[in-house]
Amino acid sequence: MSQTFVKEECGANITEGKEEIEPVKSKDVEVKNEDIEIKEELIENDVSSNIEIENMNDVSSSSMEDEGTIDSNEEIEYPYVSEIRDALGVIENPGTFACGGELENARLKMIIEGIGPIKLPLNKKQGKLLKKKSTAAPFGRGSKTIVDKSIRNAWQIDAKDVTLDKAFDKLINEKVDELIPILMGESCTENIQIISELYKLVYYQKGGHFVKHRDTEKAPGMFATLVIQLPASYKGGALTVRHKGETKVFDFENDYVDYSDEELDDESDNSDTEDGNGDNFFFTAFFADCEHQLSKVTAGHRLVLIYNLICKNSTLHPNKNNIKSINKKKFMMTMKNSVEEWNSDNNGPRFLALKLDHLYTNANLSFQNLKGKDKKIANALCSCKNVAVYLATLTKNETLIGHDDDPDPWGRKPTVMKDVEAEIFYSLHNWKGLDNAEPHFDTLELHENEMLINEEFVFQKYEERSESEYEYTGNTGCEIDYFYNKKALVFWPICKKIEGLSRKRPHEQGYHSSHKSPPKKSGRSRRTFILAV
Ligand SMILES: O=C(O)CCC(=O)C(=O)O
Ligand SMILES: [Fe+2]
Repeated sequence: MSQTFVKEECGANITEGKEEIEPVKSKDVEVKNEDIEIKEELIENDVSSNIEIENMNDVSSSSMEDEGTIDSNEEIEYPYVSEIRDALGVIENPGTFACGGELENARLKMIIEGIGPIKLPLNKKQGKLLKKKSTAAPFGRGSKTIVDKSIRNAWQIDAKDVTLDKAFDKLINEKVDELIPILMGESCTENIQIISELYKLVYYQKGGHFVKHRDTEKAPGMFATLVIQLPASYKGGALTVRHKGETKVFDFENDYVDYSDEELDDESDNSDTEDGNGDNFFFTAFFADCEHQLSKVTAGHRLVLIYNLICKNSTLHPNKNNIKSINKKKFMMTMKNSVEEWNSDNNGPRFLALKLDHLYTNANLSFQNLKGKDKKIANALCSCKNVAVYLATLTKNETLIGHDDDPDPWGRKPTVMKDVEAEIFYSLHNWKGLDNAEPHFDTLELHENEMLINEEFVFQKYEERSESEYEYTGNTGCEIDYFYNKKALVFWPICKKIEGLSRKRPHEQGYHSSHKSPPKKSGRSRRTFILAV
């Protein structure tokens, strides 16, 4: 029997080979604004939308050195804010972001369209047939779908061409039922209905790998990926999954018995004999937004079925009575009193925002789709009658302010920005309510005293910003609605009237920013971008 080896380590940082993408440094940013990969433009320009930027070397900003500090003003700590922070702080992650092990008692009869039945453990001859039938597996970069073996070296067959026997399907369904409470935490799975959908059969030969990436959500409600490793003999090929500085390695090197790897590529060798090893099935399940990578298969071959795990229960609400792991009475009392105090304080924060642990796409952001600790905290907040709770997209914005020596009032020639300064600020938009409605709240700037846990808001350093633009996604590029980005739980005393946070008709929407604009001088250009966060 093969040994299951699951290694957990904290804070490991795996960077190898080609995956180390050279980030575009600020000084490398080309002068043409089209050359900067920017998701969206937010605010108007003073002079012209046609601006070139010069002297990015000269960019100077306090926020470059210290991203976490938005304002140099001394922070005032309101007692009720620290009480709320402490009350929510004891809530623990009820589940885990990834789990794996041997899939016991598994047997599989698999038929591939155009090949026929596949004998397991996979032998060399059938490996070759699989490769012939498959196509090179692509990956996504932003909205583009690309094939590049240095990023992903694998072969894939579409689910429609793969038939699995009924008993195996049943075994997978049972395994999924077992895995969900492990991933989500027991207390978060009430009324939840998860289905698994076979997505691809993926075949790796020697050299096969996939650099770090996140899996795209390929269907509404998709939240996790399940990898079922089929019996085949190989070396290397460990799957590493990361979340919030924690790393788990699933290394299921399957009883590899050394045989010449050249044999796999040797066209004349068509032996149909069992390799006599790699008898076991293994599984790994992880939240799709977690960064993961497959290290190189160094010998033999690896064969996996990839499933999408999809939450089908669209009526699920955070269970308001579901605060089992915390002292409910104490929590409710603290929240009641602190929120009352907050409500009667006209100078305190308008609302409090808590950055979510997981990343979510705009398409799938809802209370129902929250994962792990995010769901647990939402449950707790929703159990408090005196708070309004919403979800929102959290965006890091950058305003570039520079001199425009020779403004062209007609906007015919590109404006050249000189002596550019950058300012960073954060905003909340794309609001989602508990009833899954999308209230037409304004885009609001998030002030430092409104971030419940300040350090959580430290985003990547300015210099590293462009690295996120190179993030890869599994299989295909996706539409902007399916890009992962940072989200926040935002709450406030239910009776508090907050400018910008009342239900409105879409045309009444606006942008509320107290972001300090420099005095308008002639020749002063100002441009705000939403950075990829
Ligand atoms: O082969 C594996 O174990 C996982 C591959 C993967 O991450 C993917 O196909 O998106
Ligand atoms: Fe993946």
